[in-house]
Amino acid sequence: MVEFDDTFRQHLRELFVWRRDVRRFRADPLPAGTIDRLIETACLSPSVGLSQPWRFVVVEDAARRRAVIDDFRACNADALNAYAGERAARYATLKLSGLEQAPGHLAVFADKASDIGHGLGRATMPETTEYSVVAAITAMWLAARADGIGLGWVSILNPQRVHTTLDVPETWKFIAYLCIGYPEVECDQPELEQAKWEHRRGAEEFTLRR
Ligand SMILES: Cc1cc2c(cc1C)N(C[C@H](O)[C@H](O)[C@H](O)COP(=O)(O)O)c1[nH]c(=O)[nH]c(=O)c1N2
Repeated sequence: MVEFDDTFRQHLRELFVWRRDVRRFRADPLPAGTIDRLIETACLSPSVGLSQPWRFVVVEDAARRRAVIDDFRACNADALNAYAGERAARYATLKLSGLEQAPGHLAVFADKASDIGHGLGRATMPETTEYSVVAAITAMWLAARADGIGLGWVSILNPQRVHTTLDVPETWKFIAYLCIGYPEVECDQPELEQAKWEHRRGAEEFTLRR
């Protein structure tokens, strides 16, 4: 039996408050085994039917990393073109990935064809496979922060191109591309809030009672 005391709970709350999506990384490399340890922690996450549908690809090859960076550049240019006026000007100032600086690149997929878990919980809601993978990423995000490591989620990518670049099985669905490294700064406020793109709203705004 493990007991968690008030001090732990307070620290855990601080972990939630200080977890950030990080796009600005220091150049220092990650100690050997860091990404593998984060993956191990992620694998403790809940998953539909205990299916553990997460699949991780540690992207080390320079040419593949370059291809992902080029894809981000192209997708980000398209995204900018979809805005107009003041919103476009503001979007253009945002830094939306740390792909160039991050020492660690990790792609995360959901295996839609795995029969681990024997389909339990997925018949009515097949999308729970993807939900399980996102739950694992969240755990990894928090575990990284507890070690002083920053994680940045990049979704401004073309999933099909990522798939081809990383040469993974057809049945794997692309979920996330993560940049991992030591953050340049620590902050308790989202970077998009600092940049006045959007602000964090309180729980009451998202909660209905019936
Ligand atoms: C599914 C998904 C996808 C993305 C993100 C997050 C999630 C959950 N976020 C990070 C996002 O902008 C960030 O979480 C919010 O701005 C809140 O900031 P904190 O995470 O609290 O620092 C993100 N950030 C970014 O700079 N480029 C991106 O492509 C994405 N994509």
